[in-house]
Amino acid sequence: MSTPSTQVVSADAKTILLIEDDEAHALLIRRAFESHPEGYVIDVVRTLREARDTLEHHVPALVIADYRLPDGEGVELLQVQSNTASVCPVVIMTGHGDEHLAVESMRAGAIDYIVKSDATMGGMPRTADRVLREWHHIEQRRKAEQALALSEERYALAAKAVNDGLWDWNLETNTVYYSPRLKAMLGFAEGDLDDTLDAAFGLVHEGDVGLLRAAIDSHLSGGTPHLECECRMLNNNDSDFRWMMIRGLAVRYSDGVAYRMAGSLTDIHERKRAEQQLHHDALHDVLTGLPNRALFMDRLSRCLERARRCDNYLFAVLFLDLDRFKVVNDSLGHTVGDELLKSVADRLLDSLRDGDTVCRFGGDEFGVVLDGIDREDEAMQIAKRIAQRVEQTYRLSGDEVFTTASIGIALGSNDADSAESLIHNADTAMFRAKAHGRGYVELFKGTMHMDALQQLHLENDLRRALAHEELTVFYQPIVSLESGRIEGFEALVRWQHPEKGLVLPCEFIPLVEETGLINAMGRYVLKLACAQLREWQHRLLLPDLTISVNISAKQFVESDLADQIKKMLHEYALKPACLKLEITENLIMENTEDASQFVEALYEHGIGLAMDDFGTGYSSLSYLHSIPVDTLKIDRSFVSQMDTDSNGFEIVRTIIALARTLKINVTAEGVESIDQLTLLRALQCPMAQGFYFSKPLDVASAEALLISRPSW
Ligand SMILES: Nc1nc2c(ncn2[C@@H]2O[C@@H]3COP(=O)(O)O[C@H]4[C@@H](O)[C@H](n5cnc6c(=O)[nH]c(N)nc65)O[C@@H]4COP(=O)(O)O[C@H]3[C@H]2O)c(=O)[nH]1
Repeated sequence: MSTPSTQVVSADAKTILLIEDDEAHALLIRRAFESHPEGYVIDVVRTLREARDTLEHHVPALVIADYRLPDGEGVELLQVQSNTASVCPVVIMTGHGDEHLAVESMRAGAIDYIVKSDATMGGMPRTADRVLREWHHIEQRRKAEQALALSEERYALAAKAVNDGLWDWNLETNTVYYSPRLKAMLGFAEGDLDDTLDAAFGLVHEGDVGLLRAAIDSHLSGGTPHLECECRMLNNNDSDFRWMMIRGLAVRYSDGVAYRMAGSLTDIHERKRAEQQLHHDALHDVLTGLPNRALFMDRLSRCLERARRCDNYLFAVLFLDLDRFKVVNDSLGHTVGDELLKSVADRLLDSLRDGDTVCRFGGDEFGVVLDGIDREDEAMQIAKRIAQRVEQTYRLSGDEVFTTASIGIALGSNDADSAESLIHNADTAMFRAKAHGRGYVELFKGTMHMDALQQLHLENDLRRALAHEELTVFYQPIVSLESGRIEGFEALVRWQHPEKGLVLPCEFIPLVEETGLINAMGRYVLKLACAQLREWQHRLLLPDLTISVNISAKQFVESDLADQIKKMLHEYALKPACLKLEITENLIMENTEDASQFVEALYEHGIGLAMDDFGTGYSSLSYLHSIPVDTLKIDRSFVSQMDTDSNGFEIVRTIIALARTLKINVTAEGVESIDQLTLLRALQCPMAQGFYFSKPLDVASAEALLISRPSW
């Protein structure tokens, strides 16, 4: 028989060629096939020669050959002319005692053998079925391997061109071929890497092992059309992990079971790094390297999801804004400003736990998510710790820089609605903290939004009030306890609201300060008060009548405040000693530098300075030596208690004694009863003010009171 590739041979799937010279045996086998459902035609020949002739023209489904034939041995069919077993399965039959021949036949390429007996010959159809199934299997595999060899050849060429490494895993022996290029890519010399799967898995980053195994399993089980997995693999040369792309394709039996998988290894490290950088840049702030708003929102959303799942899970959002950052930026330059932001970022990271997230929203605003806190006040404690850490001195480009942070806190639990609303709440609380001054921490409360809306209306109203001169001044007499006569007045602002009527300062002064309207309002009140004093001094012939005007801390921001006051005195031709400016002790303590410059300027000009609400603030008496205060105003809270509480009395007594020693004037505020007045007189308090004498009055009533020349 010549090779199938050179001879035209017709394949006959319904014919079985039986080579048997023993007629009885041939008959037995033929009969056995008669009832076979496939309806095989049994073509019987007696000699090797006949068999060869037949095979020249037909390829049967199966050849069954007796070992001993008249002109040779059945096994010769397998040995000559590049053998029959390559085109169809051959089963050899031997006699008893010839089993060794059967083994030889199998070695030569027979697919199976039987030792002749009635039973084995009668059971030949079953043997044929099994053998044909097996042959089909082998055929399939041969075809797949041929196709694979072809595509592998192509692939090897392509892989060489793109510099990939190749691998080929025999699932049956569980050995892997790694190409020299693949080994070189992983930093191994030719003989260095074992031919096992574990050898490669041992190089995969532990974080990616699970992923790779899952990808392989999924492809082997037919879940994915091919294997494709990106993972980090250790490079033997430099002990660094590099990103690799592993691709592969399984070769399967017809029943889908894979027996081999082969593929490539591509170095994708640079591409992956570039991708990671892009991804990082999209989610991080370039200056500080902290997560940006987008990433922050993502982390926050995860906390929200968790809160919805677990009842007891609590988290918090902090909104942090640096106070006076603009001053640093404007005075020391943007480079120092940037350094400050970076240092603040570092300190924030330092102050938090691993699971927490810090981000920069932009400018001098930062956000923090405190993941999983135990109690509400824990958020407050952490925020205060952060505020303290931020407050510590920074050494930047040779300068000592100071800053503080105002922090708003919004608590998140299972009833929090969205990430945006939590940030908004924390922002609202931060604004409230800022209104208190620098370095405050405030916890968000539901009423704050309402307050914010009301404040917005109020602010608009106030701007209109200033433009339409709805603000006015009331006057409350200040009485000399020695003479019992009015010495002067304190000017107290009022808002004559078109709908609400008379509005008291406590309702609008904080907002006026917050919005910066305080400067315009302060000038306006001062002008009205000076004009009124001038008029009363002249018309009522009271040249020594005084006026006290309140100055807010926020007015110090205007550096020319002292000059404005001097100009005003000049304009109304008033003696400087007739004007007293009332400031609070807190104001002095918080703005020491600005305050002392301002106070010095006033002092030089002979303008009096009264310390308002004395005893309620820092009560640090040391500044009384350094700041030229000429009047202490004892706070109403002490005066109101002095006739009922011995402590109150003691405090008032001590302040009066202290002032006397320091040669400073004293005014007792909030005198409401004759008893209080009597006690104050007994303590030789020089001046007093309060409802007992008169409430603050409009211009006409104050003038009427003056004209009546009351005496107490
Ligand atoms: N219960 C009681 N209260 C008494 C008594 N005697 C006086 N008062 C009230 O005590 C406040 C005294 O003014 P203050 O301590 O400077 O406290 C002032 C001052 O800090 C601020 N303020 C008022 N006018 C101005 C202003 O023109 N500019 C600035 N910056 N602040 C002002 O608003 C605060 C409150 O002012 P008012 O509501 O006018 O309240 C006034 C006055 O009406 C008394 O016997 N009993």
